[in-house]
Amino acid sequence: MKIGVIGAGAWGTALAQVCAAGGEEVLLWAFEPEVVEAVNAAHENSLYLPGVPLSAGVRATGDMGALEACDALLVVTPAQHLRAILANAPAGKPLVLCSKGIEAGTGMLMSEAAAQAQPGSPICVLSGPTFAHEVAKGLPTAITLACGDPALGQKIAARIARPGFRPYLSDDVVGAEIGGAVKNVLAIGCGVAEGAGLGLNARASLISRGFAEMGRFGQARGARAETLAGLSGLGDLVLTCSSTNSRNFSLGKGLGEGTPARELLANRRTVAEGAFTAPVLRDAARQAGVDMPIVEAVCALLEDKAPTDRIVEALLARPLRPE
Ligand SMILES: NC(=O)C1=CN([C@@H]2O[C@H](COP(=O)(O)OP(=O)(O)OC[C@H]3O[C@@H](n4cnc5c(N)ncnc54)[C@H](O)[C@@H]3O)[C@@H](O)[C@H]2O)C=CC1
Ligand SMILES: O=C(CO)COP(=O)(O)O
Repeated sequence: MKIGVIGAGAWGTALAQVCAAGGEEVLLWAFEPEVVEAVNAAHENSLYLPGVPLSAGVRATGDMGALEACDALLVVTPAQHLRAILANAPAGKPLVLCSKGIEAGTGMLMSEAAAQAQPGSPICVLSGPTFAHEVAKGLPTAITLACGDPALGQKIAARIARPGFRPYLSDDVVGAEIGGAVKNVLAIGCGVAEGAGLGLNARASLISRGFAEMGRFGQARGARAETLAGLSGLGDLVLTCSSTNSRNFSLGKGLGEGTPARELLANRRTVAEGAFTAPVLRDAARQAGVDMPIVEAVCALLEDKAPTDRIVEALLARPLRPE
């Protein structure tokens, strides 16, 4: 099975490296011509994954048409660009969606946007606790591969698995997506707690009460509770909420230290998906009648509605309730 990867940021490049680890050829589509040049000439993505020598089998292209030669496509664009980029991809290929987010304007999950952009393509979702740099170095990683078609899921799992990269199969596509999208917003909240010096008790409370919010939203959208408790939900939540290696956590840390969101978000090259997903998630939750106070608080911080201490006070002053 020849793999193509759409999107050559840190994660797309790391996944291309995984898929080429057995000496196979992998075609990596990049948005920026300088990334195509760097990968092909120097075997390094110096823009997005510097310091990782890439296998000779990883070849970059800026030509979507070249992906016609592939049997399956990993889609690793920023969530808000997925629809537009996929619309130009070859039709009818199995798509493995690796982006984490909810689409602005439509409130759609990536699988829903992809199904509209490429109506004839079977869809899987690959999501879990996976910092790109660690995966690219071959450090042990487990991940959820969700697919409605078990035979296709097994074929793709067999193709991408490595001794240090272990996919677990699921048929809950929506559940796998919701975990990855919601945890990014909660990670911003945990970063705020770090930046504002609120302590580790606060972080643990945000993780577990945030997980309850993820569960309520997931239930409203048809996710299974055990998927949310697995790698793509709780696993990724714990990872992203506990390290400045996370772009979302770092963004929150900056907010907690008092830097306004617009300053933190201006001119950044890498993507902090939670900043885009937060308002979309808040609106979708309100529409579905799902209570998500931590997500609301993160939105208020991103929108510079009030100083951090006032927003934290308001979160703590909510009426007492059963757990
Ligand atoms: N980096 C990581 O460790 C992981 C990232 N992800 C997800 O993968 C997705 C991609 O993230 P990364 O690879 O980390 O990206 P990145 O932050 O390393 O790079 C930014 C990406 O945005 C693309 N881009 C910039 N402007 C664009 C435009 N106007 N149109 C289309 N594309 C544009 C760049 O080409 C590049 O691929 C995100 O949804 C992220 O949540 C998932 C798991 C791990
Ligand atoms: O999704 C990730 C790890 O699983 C990466 O997290 P960040 O996008 O916050 O860096």
